[in-house]
Amino acid sequence: MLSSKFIHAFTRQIYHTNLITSATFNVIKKHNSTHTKNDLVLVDVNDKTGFSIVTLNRPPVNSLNLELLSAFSSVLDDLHKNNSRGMILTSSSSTVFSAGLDINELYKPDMDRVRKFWTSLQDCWIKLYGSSFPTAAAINGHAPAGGCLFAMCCEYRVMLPKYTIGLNETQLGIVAPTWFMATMKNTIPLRQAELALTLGKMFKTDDALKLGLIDEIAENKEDAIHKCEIFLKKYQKIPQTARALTKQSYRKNDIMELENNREADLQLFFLAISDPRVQSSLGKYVAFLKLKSRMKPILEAVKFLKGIFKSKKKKN
Ligand SMILES: CCCCC/C=C\CCC/C=C/CC(=O)SCCNC(=O)CCNC(=O)[C@H](O)C(C)(C)COP(=O)(O)OP(=O)(O)OC[C@H]1O[C@@H](n2cnc3c(N)ncnc32)[C@H](O)[C@@H]1OP(=O)(O)O
Repeated sequence: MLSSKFIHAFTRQIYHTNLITSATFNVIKKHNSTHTKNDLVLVDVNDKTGFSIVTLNRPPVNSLNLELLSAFSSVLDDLHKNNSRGMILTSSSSTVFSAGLDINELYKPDMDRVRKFWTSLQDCWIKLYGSSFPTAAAINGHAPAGGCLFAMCCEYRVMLPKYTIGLNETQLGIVAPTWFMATMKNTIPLRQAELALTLGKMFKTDDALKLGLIDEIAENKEDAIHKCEIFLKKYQKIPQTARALTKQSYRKNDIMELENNREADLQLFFLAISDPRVQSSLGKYVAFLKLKSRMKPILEAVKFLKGIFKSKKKKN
């Protein structure tokens, strides 16, 4: 049963957005696209559909640091205030949707900054998962961990072939927070979620579709955005308040759980990242990522040479 407090709060929130004058919305419409500080998040509003394409833009891999999360959080506020008709979340990278949390925020952290960082991540999750406007993700690249989380917060996911998606935290020797788990439980069947979480499994696009972790596969980014638009358009015939309240009621327990325990969640996070074993795992992971990145030209050269040998063998 929904508590009357909850209904009242959300109804007020939704009525509030509906009653907002079109003045602020026009500002966005007029300019058609808005960029946040440092252009870490780009927003383009389609004049015809009213849908906003929100692009994560922190090269090379859209790892979520404090600045990117703060920018995303204020974009979500703007969309809410402007009574957005729908949001499509995507990435400016051609191969990565988001690499998840920036490991540098977690490894040997500055405690003041990491408090802001985690609080900002909580803000983004609450605002995205509980948004009154409909959301879809055009996953145009890999989406590990926090990248998968943001995609799962959306109501619909379209992904490009041959990439990977999943909550891989256990592979890094860390535990996904309960609200990460709750988001996965809301997306795929319970038993599959338990297996995926404990194994820290990353799914290839085809397998993600079979599992229901994504809803469709697209040929390219434009196609993915088009498919997201088709999904969002389905809501145009549904009364806005009924749709928003239904979504928020569905997700209410997960959201309230974090809303009511934000400080405890922060303390748990502090405890986890202060654990020397967690720091050691993170240190090794940072070193592995750096090594992998440096080895790339060598691996590509080996691949290239292998290709030449293969074609020579075929000719002979
Ligand atoms: C119950 C108690 C509560 C517990 C709380 C405890 C802990 C809290 C945290 C829990 C939650 C964590 C969620 C996360 O999101 S953790 C992050 C997990 N992310 C990953 O594992 C992804 C790692 N990255 C990759 O797999 C690949 O980079 C890729 C995304 C597949 C892209 O591959 P590719 O295109 O080949 O790019 P490179 O690998 O060469 O990377 C380029 C560049 O970017 C750096 N980098 C990559 N990922 C990250 C990252 N997540 N953070 C920071 N930096 C990253 C990489 O090091 C390269 O940099 P250099 O070129 O400078 O070496």
